Amino acid sequence: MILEVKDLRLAFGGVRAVDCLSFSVGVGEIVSVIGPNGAGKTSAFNCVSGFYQPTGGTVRLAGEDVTGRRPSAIAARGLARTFQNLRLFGELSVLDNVRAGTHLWLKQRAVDALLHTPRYRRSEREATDEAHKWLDFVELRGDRAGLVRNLPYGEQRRVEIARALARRPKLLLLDEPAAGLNHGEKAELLTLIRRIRELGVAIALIEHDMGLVMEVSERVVVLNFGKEIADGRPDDVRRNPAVIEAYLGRDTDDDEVHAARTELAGEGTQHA
Ligand SMILES: Nc1ncnc2c1ncn2[C@@H]1O[C@H](COP(=O)(O)OP(=O)(O)OP(=O)(O)O)[C@@H](O)[C@H]1O
Repeated sequence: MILEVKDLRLAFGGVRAVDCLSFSVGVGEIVSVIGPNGAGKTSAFNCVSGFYQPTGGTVRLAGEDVTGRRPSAIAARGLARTFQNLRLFGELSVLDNVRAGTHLWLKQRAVDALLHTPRYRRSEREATDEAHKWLDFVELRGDRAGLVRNLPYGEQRRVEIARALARRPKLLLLDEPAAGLNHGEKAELLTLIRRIRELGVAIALIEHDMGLVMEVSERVVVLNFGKEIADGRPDDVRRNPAVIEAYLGRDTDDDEVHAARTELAGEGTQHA
């Protein structure tokens, strides 16, 4: 297992955002974490990646207990993530955003940087080559020298994935990577996620687009009110009455949840 989450708990005052959650992600596996709005998905990811201190439970990454460690320490042990709302450096170029990902493993000494030694220039070239490699990998179409904030939204999402890959992770957490993408871009994302897995990188995915989730995942973990209500193969999960009820039982205006309901309820009753 690359990720083992056991009895994870996170409370905000009286709200149990994550309530005794246990799940795992195997080496090279694609696991989706789904659930209605407010189910605790992002809170769980934030605990796993060190952005929140869990109230209880353990997180093990590649066999090592990383519970409550700082995000940088967890990243150094092989975890990279993207965010629901993009967190790129808007005032930096596309290329520099991805180069930033390489600094996790690139060994640079301050004295070399200060004196611009040949060793420093070599490592800078290495960072640039690596950044281009990952921008090629995600098939970025836009201008790499221009400011990242000038790229269309879908392209910015690719840059964020390229930056995460430049960290050379063992596990990649993707938080709603399809949000805001059009139909064609979603299809490309699906292919990209599979190609990332082919590199041997395990993927944990939070996603509301049920079509994408069911297509790409080997396993789906379902949360509702912070608790796990299902963990299984996509076909089993979509037919699970507790899962359908979790989506149907909510009153919401959210279009994505309506779409998820249609997908789950329609397919679920068809196969039941
Ligand atoms: N910083 C916070 N302070 C207080 N409560 C929070 C905070 N973050 C999340 N919560 C609460 O914790 C619960 C879980 O929220 P979370 O954002 O993890 O859910 P989610 O499943 O990721 O939802 P969505 O699909 O809408 O992104 C919700 O009740 C939410 O209101």
